[in-house]
Amino acid sequence: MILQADQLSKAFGSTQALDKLSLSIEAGSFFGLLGPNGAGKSTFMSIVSGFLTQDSGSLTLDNSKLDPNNIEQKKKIGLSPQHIALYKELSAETNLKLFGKLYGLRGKELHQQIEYALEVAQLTERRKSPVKEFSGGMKRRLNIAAALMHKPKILLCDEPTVGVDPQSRNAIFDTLLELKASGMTIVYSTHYMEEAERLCDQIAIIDAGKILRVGSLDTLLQELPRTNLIRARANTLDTQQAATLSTFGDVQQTGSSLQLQTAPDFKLSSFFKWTEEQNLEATHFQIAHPSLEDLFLHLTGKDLRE
Ligand SMILES: Nc1ncnc2c1ncn2[C@@H]1O[C@H](COP(=O)(O)OP(=O)(O)OP(=O)(O)O)[C@@H](O)[C@H]1O
Repeated sequence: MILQADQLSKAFGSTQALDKLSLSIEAGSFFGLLGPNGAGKSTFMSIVSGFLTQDSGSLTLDNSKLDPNNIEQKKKIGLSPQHIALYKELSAETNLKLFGKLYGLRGKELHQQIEYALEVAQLTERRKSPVKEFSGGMKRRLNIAAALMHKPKILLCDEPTVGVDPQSRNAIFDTLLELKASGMTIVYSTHYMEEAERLCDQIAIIDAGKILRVGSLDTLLQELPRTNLIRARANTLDTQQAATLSTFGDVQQTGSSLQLQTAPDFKLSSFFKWTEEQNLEATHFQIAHPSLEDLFLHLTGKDLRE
């Protein structure tokens, strides 16, 4: 394990931001922290990177206790914070130079890392432009690249796609996946389940400062009851057909749409045999598989995006 948190707690006044949070992150993994706003994701990342101190609990980095004053340990961690931390009046290149110098890079190494970071951010052509002229996506890419200047082993990425257009979002995903392929450990916080599903090897579901579950997508989803959700247009079914549909599970009608939560003994083959016999077009039926959103609802009784 490259990073372990043991019973980490942090309160801000009466708000318990982290509540005895424990987790283990494997070296080289793409680890997702999935939770709603206020779950404690940023607080966790700020403590790991030494910007905040926990009230209790400990962190272990590469088998040594993490000490915020230990410079060698600090160099292993890069944080791309949720709020863009760049100097708007300065160019991309100068921003990177400043970040590099903060981490003690000088001379040839500093210049090599600037070239590398500009390439990662896909901003080599715009190196001389001030950050204030950049789009949201360009700023976000530079915010990530700045965190890479000192060649960290772990990159903490705090909600890097908020306020980013779809094209830049895909560019960020590609960059992070390339970094992971090169051996870097990525810790990625998000409240978008699609991002966690698409990117992460391991996902920790976090709410109110506690880790509710950790596992791969498949393992997590196994916890949900094995039912299918089938949606149909109500106006394509007559009364008799709607009644037969209810033999396959629980039917709920809202306006012109029907939702069928299938029974435990439900067989997809019998269902489609019936739809064929009835001349019902399969395109009018939509099968939804359980998602992390459903799991979050199952665990907390609330929506991930509330
Ligand atoms: N500096 C602070 N002062 C007071 N309360 C804080 C501070 N930082 C965080 N909190 C509170 O701690 C809780 C956890 O916040 P945190 O920012 O870690 O959550 P998050 O999961 O990152 O969500 P978000 O995406 O909204 O930042 C929230 O209730 C938040 O209001």
